[in-house]
Amino acid sequence: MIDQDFGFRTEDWEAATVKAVLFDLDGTFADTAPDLAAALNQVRFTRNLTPLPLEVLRPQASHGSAGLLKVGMNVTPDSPDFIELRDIFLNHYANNICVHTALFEGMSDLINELELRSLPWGIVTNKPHIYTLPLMQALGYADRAACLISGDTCSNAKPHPDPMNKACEIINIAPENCLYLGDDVRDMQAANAVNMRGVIARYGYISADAKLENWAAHAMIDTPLELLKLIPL
Ligand SMILES: O=C(O)COP(=O)(O)O
Repeated sequence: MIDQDFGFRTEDWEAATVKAVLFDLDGTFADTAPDLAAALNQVRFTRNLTPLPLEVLRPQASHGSAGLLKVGMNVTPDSPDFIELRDIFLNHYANNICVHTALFEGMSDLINELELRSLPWGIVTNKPHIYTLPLMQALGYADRAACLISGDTCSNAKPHPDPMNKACEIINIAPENCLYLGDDVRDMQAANAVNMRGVIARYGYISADAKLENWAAHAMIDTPLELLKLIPL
């Protein structure tokens, strides 16, 4: 049976125990798009191009510097000036990592509730650790997270299962007892690869043409607090 509101399989759910929650960072835990867009627009500024609106850049914000440079500068890692443009982007981002970035509305209440229930939570992101750590510190959540797994913590990043396994190893909880909230298909692929239940954050950086029904997710939610409906007391 599929739950009409959330699309999860009720019989799976009834048999499951959630002991921890893991989050993707960009577009799931925090709304990083404004600062990522500012970094991209700084690149455009250096090339005498007008800024692009946030709405154009937002759907790419889960795809890191390469995704933003593709849509904002029409370059790929093979382009001759890619490295130079990426360095301008990353330099600006590193120096302005938490100017406009904030947790999505309801996320701090969700984290408070998880902690109240003694459920450990952590981050599994593809963001390199030199950005993940200062961002989580600036947001005030670095010390509260049970794990911070970045794109370069393991030799492989999502959708490879390594980061998910690493998170489970650190928090000492089996993947099948974790929920993973993310806003990209690779998040669901990584979760599924370790038998963890992936939940789509529909409020995240999802393109209008994304076929979420093909992402093989356990559930979809429209606000962070809806996740609590998947974690009965
Ligand atoms: O910076 C990236 O590559 C994306 O990061 P995410 O995995 O938190 O969406």
